[in-house]
Amino acid sequence: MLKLEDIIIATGDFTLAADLTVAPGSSVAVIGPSGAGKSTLLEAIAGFRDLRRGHILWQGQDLTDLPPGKRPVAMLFQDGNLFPHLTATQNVGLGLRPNGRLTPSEHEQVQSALSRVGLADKGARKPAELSGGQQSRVALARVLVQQRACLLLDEPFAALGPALKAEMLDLVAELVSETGTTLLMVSHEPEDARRIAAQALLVADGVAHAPMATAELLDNPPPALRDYLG
Ligand SMILES: Nc1ncnc2c1ncn2[C@@H]1O[C@H](COP(=O)(O)OP(=O)(O)OP(=O)(O)O)[C@@H](O)[C@H]1O
Repeated sequence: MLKLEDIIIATGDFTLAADLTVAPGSSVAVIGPSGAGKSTLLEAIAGFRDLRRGHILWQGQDLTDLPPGKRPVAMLFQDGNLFPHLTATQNVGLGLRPNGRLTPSEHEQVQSALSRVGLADKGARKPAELSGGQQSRVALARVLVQQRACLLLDEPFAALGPALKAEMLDLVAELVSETGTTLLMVSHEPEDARRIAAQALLVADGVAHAPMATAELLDNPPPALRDYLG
């Protein structure tokens, strides 16, 4: 279970409070108005933002003071962050070793992650030699190879067309259900939330609320969400 225990995240004059739990193995869409703090919430869970108050726990272990690399959490950012001068294989390898020097068994793990995202034969290509969808797959393979219990997606597929985005979301759903990974995914499109996440949590007015059934939240949105959904 991921537990945000009475936390307050503060950056500049922006603060976000949360007191909620996410069940292990569940998929939760993070929705809410622009600037409400969805990315901030994910960044705090991943360890890129300090808390002013409270604790973040995973299966009872307090993560609050652990650096990002020591948390059971992998995060995929909006732009994927691939290195242009490295091949797909090397980019994925960085998920395992920041210095890129892999053992033979780590090489196998990288190859298997590339296969799992459908890029078994594209490992030698650099990002510029791959399509947008294929680049997203490389970025996904890089977080997969880390085998973390919790995966955070901050709209990584926003730049893809609707069909490709749907394909990537289905792939993510398949992978997290295969591995029992807990997923939190920022989503600007209600349809994406419905597609991949049975639960959704609303971030609005300085609060990240407890997850609830996605359909229930979207079908009867509270005022802050109603204004945003239009
Ligand atoms: N480094 C920073 N310093 C000060 N304020 C910041 C910083 N980064 C973000 N903010 C503010 O924090 C608030 C939350 O930003 P955040 O990016 O988490 O929102 P969001 O819900 O993910 O938005 P969007 O849907 O537009 O991506 C915003 O009001 C933003 O202006």
